[in-house]
Amino acid sequence: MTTKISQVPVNNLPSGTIPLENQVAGHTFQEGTDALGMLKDESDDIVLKPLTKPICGEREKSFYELLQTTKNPCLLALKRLVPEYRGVVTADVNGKEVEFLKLVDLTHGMRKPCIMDIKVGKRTWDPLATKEKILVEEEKYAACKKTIGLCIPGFQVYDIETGKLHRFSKDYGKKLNETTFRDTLRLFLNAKSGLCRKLVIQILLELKSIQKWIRMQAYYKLYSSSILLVYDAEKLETILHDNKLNCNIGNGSILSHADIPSDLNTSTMPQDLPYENTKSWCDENTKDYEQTLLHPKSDSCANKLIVNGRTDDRSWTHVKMIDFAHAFSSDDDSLDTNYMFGIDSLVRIFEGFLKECG
Ligand SMILES: Nc1ncnc2c1ncn2[C@@H]1O[C@H](COP(=O)(O)OP(=O)(O)OP(=O)(O)O)[C@@H](O)[C@H]1O
Ligand SMILES: O=P(O)(O)O[C@@H]1[C@H](O)[C@H](O)[C@@H](OP(=O)(O)O)[C@H](OP(=O)(O)O)[C@H]1O
Repeated sequence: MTTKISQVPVNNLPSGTIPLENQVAGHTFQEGTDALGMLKDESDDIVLKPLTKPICGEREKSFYELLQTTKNPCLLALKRLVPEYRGVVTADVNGKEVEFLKLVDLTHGMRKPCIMDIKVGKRTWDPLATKEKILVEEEKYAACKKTIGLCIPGFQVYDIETGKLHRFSKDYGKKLNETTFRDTLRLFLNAKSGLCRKLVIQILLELKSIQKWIRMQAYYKLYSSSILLVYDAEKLETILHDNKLNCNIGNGSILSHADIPSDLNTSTMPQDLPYENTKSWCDENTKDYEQTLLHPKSDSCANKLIVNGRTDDRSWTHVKMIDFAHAFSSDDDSLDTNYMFGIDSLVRIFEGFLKECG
């Protein structure tokens, strides 16, 4: 079932950089061609994304540049949901001048990074796409995209039982349907013996922030953009191990029923109010999850760990929006219903997981 994502050794890269070993999707180095993939700065917490296609590259660069300088509250809220941008660098690759975006590496400091790229939206082609491109895009990942507005072009996971790294390419993702998509998320979350409630909540909190932002903005339509889920399997192992020791329950990842948030219903969220009007409502809504995470109601296993002050470090999980090569400024005030459909599905799936954790 595991498919290998080839890592092609490349000569003549900018000094101090190597191909990003942990790249799970997107354009990669191809042997015998000029195709470029992501690079890693060996001495820094930075990944370098080549701006290979002129129009897409310029669009993505403008997107990050705007977030650097904006004072607009809605765009500042977006800035918190994307990897930190550190400008651009131009380098010579195999004799060609290439510009790269410098982005903070979301896996930095992780010993066993588990990474999943989830592309959001039923429609993954932008308004400038040719008929041919539309046809190709409509055919790919069709079962998943049509039903839940999501697809998985790649992921990797360290199995916490064996310690082995498993990598899955787009060929795997293209075979998924709604049910197997969910199963794949479980596989990614190392849920063989049950879902880890803390992991599910941390991811859900971040997904809710993205959902909240997309529901209140009319600045962008994001086509073919992804959400990157990242966590450190080594930290997950420690948490599950501590749970066992503290609670002496056979399965460390299964926690008490008592502290599932009472309001898991996102359907009450206002659909199309402007930013100012939705802000406080959204903050309230997110607070429920925050409270549940930080102050569970019951004397559950999670409580004990949190009281001991050992699990409130959230830096072992990251959820960020990435890939803005097809981020189009809205020319009207309409919402990005395409992205909304996908993120709503993802939030719903994780809310289902959270219910299961009880
Ligand atoms: N900030 C980051 N930190 C760590 N890894 C990253 C980061 N940004 C991107 N990646 C890795 O690079 C991959 C590709 O990123 P991205 O989607 O931006 O590239 P792309 O070539 O434009 O993709 P596509 O082919 O979908 O257009 C991601 O799946 C992830 O593995
Ligand atoms: O998931 P797959 O099958 O790898 O499909 C690719 C994916 O849709 C990329 O987003 C797209 O790059 P763009 O976002 O730049 O369009 C790329 O187009 P490309 O082959 O024209 O580079 C596709 O091949």
